[in-house]
Amino acid sequence: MGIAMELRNVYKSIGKKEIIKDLSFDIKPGEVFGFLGPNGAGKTTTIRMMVGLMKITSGDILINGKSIAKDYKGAVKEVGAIVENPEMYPFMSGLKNLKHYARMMDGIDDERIEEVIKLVGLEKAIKEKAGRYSLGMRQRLGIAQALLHRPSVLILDEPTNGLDPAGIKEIRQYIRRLAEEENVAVIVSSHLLSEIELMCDRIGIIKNGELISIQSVNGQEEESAVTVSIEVEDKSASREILENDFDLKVAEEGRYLSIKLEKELIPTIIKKLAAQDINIFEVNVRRTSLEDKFFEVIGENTIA
Ligand SMILES: Nc1ncnc2c1ncn2[C@@H]1O[C@H](COP(=O)(O)OP(=O)(O)OP(=O)(O)O)[C@@H](O)[C@H]1O
Repeated sequence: MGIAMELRNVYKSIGKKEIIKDLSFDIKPGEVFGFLGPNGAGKTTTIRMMVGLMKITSGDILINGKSIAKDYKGAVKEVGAIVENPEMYPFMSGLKNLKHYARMMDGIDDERIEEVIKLVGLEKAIKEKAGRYSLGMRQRLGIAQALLHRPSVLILDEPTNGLDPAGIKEIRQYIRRLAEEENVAVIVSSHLLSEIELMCDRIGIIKNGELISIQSVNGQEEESAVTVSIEVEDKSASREILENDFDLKVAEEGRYLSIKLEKELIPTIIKKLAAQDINIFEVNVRRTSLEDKFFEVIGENTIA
């Protein structure tokens, strides 16, 4: 199936400040990948390096196998992006805007223009002046423009910014559709989990320039971390075993001991407690949801 984009140990320093630290991950064709982090986490800086607008301090980014460091032109051709607000002439129709843009590139025929218009659902409005478009329609026209040259990777920096809930829903549907139909890898950045979780297959969480975690959105989590609450007769003896023998962090929540651990470890700790003659009354397992994970790594107060 291949890899659409690969980040290999990417670092970025500006002056003495290290803004991006050792970022490595892959994105597959047809996948929608969310890049999530609070303001100032380093999303825009990373995206600017992905599209070739900013030099990588060390490491490399490969786009459809082409290295930004070694084959800058080849690699950048594989990317379509809306990094700032899409450039649009308001006095020209959506269609004229696309045609104008297509003329500046090689090999884009009218058929392709029709195709991208359909992909973003602008058939009805395409002959209207772009200046009369809603923000959501402008975003979609921008996406159509970014897709014209059939990139392997489409990068959208905060595509839901400023959109109302209806606009967000619409963009979400089109992004999912075009990832599937064009088999393009889509990267969407956001500082709000709620705005992107429904459109992404996986989400990478970034904080202070570091990738903290990558999570699958639908079910299969990359990490099998769960939270287990156990009610035992002797809390302090149990706690000692869990902390000393298994090196686990244990929190007390009322009658329960709450432990975050890999799922595979559950039978082992239960057996161990039972072998030490500790009476166990209740065991509850809770998956660490994406939201829990996000709050845990980012901190609730910093995401707005
Ligand atoms: N030219 C620069 N010189 C010095 N520091 C910079 C420069 N550009 C960005 N930074 C710093 O790098 C960090 C990451 O910024 P960046 O814009 O990539 O974050 P972000 O996650 O995209 O946030 P936002 O959503 O607010 O754009 C911030 O702390 C910012 O202050």
